[in-house]
Amino acid sequence: MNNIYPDDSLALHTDMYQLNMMKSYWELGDADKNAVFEVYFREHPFGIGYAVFAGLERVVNYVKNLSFTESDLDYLRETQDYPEEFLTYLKNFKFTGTIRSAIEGDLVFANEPIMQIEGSLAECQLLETTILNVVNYQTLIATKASEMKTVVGNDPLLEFGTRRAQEMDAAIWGTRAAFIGGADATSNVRASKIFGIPASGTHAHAMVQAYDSEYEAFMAYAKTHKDCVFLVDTFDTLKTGVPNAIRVADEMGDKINFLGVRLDSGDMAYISKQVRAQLDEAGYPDAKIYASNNLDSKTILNLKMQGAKIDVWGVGTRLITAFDQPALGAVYKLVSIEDKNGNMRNTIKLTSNAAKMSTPGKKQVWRITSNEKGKSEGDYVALWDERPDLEDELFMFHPIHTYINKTVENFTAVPLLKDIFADGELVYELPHLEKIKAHAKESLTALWDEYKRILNPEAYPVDLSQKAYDNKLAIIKETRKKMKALENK
Ligand SMILES: Nc1ncnc2c1ncn2[C@@H]1O[C@H](COP(=O)(O)OP(=O)(O)OP(=O)(O)O)[C@@H](O)[C@H]1O
Ligand SMILES: O=P(O)(O)OC[C@H]1O[C@H](OP(=O)(O)OP(=O)(O)O)[C@H](O)[C@@H]1O
Ligand SMILES: O=C(O)c1cccnc1
Repeated sequence: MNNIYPDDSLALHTDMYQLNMMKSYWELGDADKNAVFEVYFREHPFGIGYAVFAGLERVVNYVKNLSFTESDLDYLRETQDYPEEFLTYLKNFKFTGTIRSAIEGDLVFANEPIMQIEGSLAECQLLETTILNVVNYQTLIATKASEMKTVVGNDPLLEFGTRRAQEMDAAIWGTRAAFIGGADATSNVRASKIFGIPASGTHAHAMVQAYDSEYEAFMAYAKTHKDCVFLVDTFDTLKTGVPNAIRVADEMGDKINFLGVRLDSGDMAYISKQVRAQLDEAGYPDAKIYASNNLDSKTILNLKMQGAKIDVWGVGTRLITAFDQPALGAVYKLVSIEDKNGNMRNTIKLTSNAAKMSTPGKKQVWRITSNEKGKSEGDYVALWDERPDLEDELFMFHPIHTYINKTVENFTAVPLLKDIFADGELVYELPHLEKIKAHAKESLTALWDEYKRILNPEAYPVDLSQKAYDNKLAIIKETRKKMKALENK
C-alpha cells in the first residue's frame, strides 16, 4: 500500500469479513435480500443480575452519517481487487433499513434481543462490527458503574478514569456510560463539555511537590480557588496532611469553602476514622473525606463494612476499564432471511451447548410488570406477530428448564425494542443525558432486590413464548435433519 489516507469516515470501521461478505452478496444478487439480525449477550457481566444498556446515541450518529467517502473508495481501489461497479455500489450506499433497540438506561438481560437490525442483507452485515464495538463497551461500563453505585449508596461516586482508560474514545464514551449507570460526576472536562456531565476535581500530588512545603501548596490552592479539597497523603496524612489542611482552612476562614480532604493511600478504614476525628475536633464536621486509590466495588464494600468514614468515592481504573471483566461478549446473529420465493425463513446457529443456541425468528421482548406489585415479573421473548400485551394471562416458563414456570395475571407488557430508524429515517429523538440517567435509576426500582444484589443474584426470568419455543425446536429438528441428509449423500 503506497498511500496513507485521511481518517474522514467511519464506513470502514468494520471487520474486513463484512466487506468480503458484502461483495459476495452484491456479486450474486443477494445484497438486497431482506434480513433480520439481533444483538444479545449470553451472561451478565461481573456476576450481577442485569446490565444497563448504553451506546445507542453513538450508534445513531454512526448510522445517520454512514457513507463511503472518496478516500474510503480510493483506499479500497488501491488495496482490494474490487470491480469499479462494486465501488460505485459502495459510493451510493446509505442505510435504508430499520433499527429497533432498547433505549439507553434500560435494564437488559442475558439471552434476549437488545437491538434488532432489519434491512438489506448487505447493509445489516456492514453495521455488525461497529454496533457491537460500541454497545459492548458502553453497556459494560454503564453496568459496572451501576454495580458501584449500588455499593456506595447515596454517597457521591466520581469518575476519575481518563488517565487509565483504553485511549481517548474509551475515556469519553466510558465516562458517559459511567454517568448513565451511576457516576455522579467526572474528572474529564471534555466529557463534561460535550455531554453536560458535572465536572469535579481536587488537585494532584504534583502540586504539593511543586511547593517548598505542604502548607504552602495548600495555601497556593486556597488563594486561587473558592472550593477547596486538599490531597493530604503526600507525606504523612495524620501528622502533616490533615493538620496543614486545617491550618489553611483556619487562616483563610470565609475566603474559601473548605469542602474536605482526599486520601489516596494507606489503610483507608483506619486513616479515614482518624481524619474524621481530626476534622471534627478542629470544628469542621461538614468537611468531607474523599477517597481514591484503585477502588472497586469489593474494596468499597469492605471499607464500608469496616466503618470507614469516607463520604465521596473517586474511582478510576477499575471502572473505566471494567477491570474484572473487560468484555461483555454481545453478539449479532442472523435470525431471519428472505428465501428464493420472497418469504422470510427463520435461521439458527446450532451448537452442542443449548444455552449458546440462538433463538430463530424476528422477535420482540416484552417486559412483564405486575400491576399489583409494580415490579418486573420477567421478560417474555415472543415472535414478532405475537401480542402478549393483549392477553389476560401469560404462561411463562424457563426456556431450558421448562418445568420452572408460572402463570401471570393482571400485568402490563411493555415492548423493550423501540423504533429508532424506520426505512433509513431516524424516528427516535435522542433524550438528554440527565433523562437517560434518571431512566436507569427508575428502571432499577422496578426490579426486585433479589435480582439486584451484587453477589449471587437470583436469575431474572427471560422466557420464550410458547410459539417462539416451538419454532426454535422445529427449526433445530429441521436443520439437524438437513445436516443428516447431507452426511448420507
Ligand atoms: N482498609 C482497607 N480494606 C481493604 N482495602 C483497602 C483498605 N485500605 C486501602 N485499601 C485498598 O487496598 C489497596 C492498597 O493498594 P496499594 O498497595 O497501592 O496502596 P498504598 O498503601 O496506598 O500504596 P501506594 O502509595 O502505592 O498507593 C488499594 O486498592 C486500596 O484502595
Ligand atoms: O486509582 P484509580 O481508581 O485509577 O483513580 C485514579 C488515580 O489517579 C490519580 O493517581 P495518579 O498516581 O495517577 O496521580 P496523582 O499523582 O495525582 O496521585 C489519583 O490519585 C487516583 O489514585
Ligand atoms: O480530581 C481528582 O482528585 C482526580 C482526578 C483524576 C484522577 N485522580 C484524581
